[in-house]
Amino acid sequence: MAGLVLDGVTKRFGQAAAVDRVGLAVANGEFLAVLGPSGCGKTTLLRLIAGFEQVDGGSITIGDRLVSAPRHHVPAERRRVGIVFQSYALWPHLTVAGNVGYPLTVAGIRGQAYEARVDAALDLVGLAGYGARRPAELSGGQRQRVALARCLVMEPSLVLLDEPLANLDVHLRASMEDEFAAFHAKTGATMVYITHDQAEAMALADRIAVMDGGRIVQVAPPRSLYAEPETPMVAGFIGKGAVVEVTVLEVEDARALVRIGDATARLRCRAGTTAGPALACLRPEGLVPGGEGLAATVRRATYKGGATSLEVVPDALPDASLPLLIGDGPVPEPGAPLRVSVRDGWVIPAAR
Ligand SMILES: Nc1ncnc2c1ncn2[C@@H]1O[C@H](COP(=O)(O)OP(=O)(O)OP(=O)(O)O)[C@@H](O)[C@H]1O
Repeated sequence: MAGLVLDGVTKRFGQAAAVDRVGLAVANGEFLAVLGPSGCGKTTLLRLIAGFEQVDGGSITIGDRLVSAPRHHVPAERRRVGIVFQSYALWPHLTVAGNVGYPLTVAGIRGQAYEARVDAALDLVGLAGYGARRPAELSGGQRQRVALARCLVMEPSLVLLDEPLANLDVHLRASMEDEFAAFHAKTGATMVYITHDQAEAMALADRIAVMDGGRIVQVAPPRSLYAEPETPMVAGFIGKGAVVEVTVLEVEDARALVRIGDATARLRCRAGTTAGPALACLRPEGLVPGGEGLAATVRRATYKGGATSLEVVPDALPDASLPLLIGDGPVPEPGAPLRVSVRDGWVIPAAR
């Protein structure tokens, strides 16, 4: 059974479509991250799934239940969807247990069933024994776990997370990432996780949907998104790949022989790639200094601890900037000439 299906979902604010014909199928129990730059429509998409906004076109199905379509709108409180926001939205005057149990109270659940479900939810997020505290007596990470427990206490089949770690410091974020992963494994709930932080999306998600301008441009597991971006936007956004103009000379066995500036290289490509102008995605792992490679000039060298990151500009492609990583040893100065061998790269399919 599908956990969540979106079909042609569109939401307009005035003339502009904040979400534009989005189609997406999230499997039951899957952890999907929605990743994209500011203003691309992530929050609007989440609000449509939650039921806080009505669709202008298309449909949303949760489990086997149609919840959104034009002239058909199941209200948010009847969707059995759990939501965790970046501002934890806890009641300061209630205890931790009172916050977690709040949705149960609203639903009229009391007595032993209430106690048991609150205890189980607190246990699940590692806060057993914290029930009597107030939110002000907790750390940021603990507060976020209370928000998580409060969402889980209703046993939602779908959990929506809107940048839940955005307010935490870097170290806490890393440990909360582990907790989210463990939490997902324990509950088996379908999760849709909105973020603009690609490292977070990569660490957590089974698949990542990249959004741009209200549309979903690619949905894929983190590794294939990184290795085989479908569009120049995805290539540049994920892992900051360099996007450069190339000419495909010939294709054999999903390998394209391409001309890049004054050099040639064999790059990975999709079956069906044909000869002619194209764009390619190059990453530091596929570029090495030296050899018979591309003539280039060093623009910048930045020490990264253990390695130096170089930005080099191919002489034949003055608008391009290639990222290189070099280990110990002499570091070329900005302005120095450097040959760059292209060992790996990807011909971007949609660029043709
Ligand atoms: N209530 C609204 N009225 C008018 N325009 C809106 C409304 N909500 C969102 N928008 C517009 O819709 C577009 C998408 O906004 P949205 O908040 O979904 O983006 P986002 O990807 O979540 O951005 P961020 O990462 O900055 O939160 C933006 O251009 C925004 O200005």
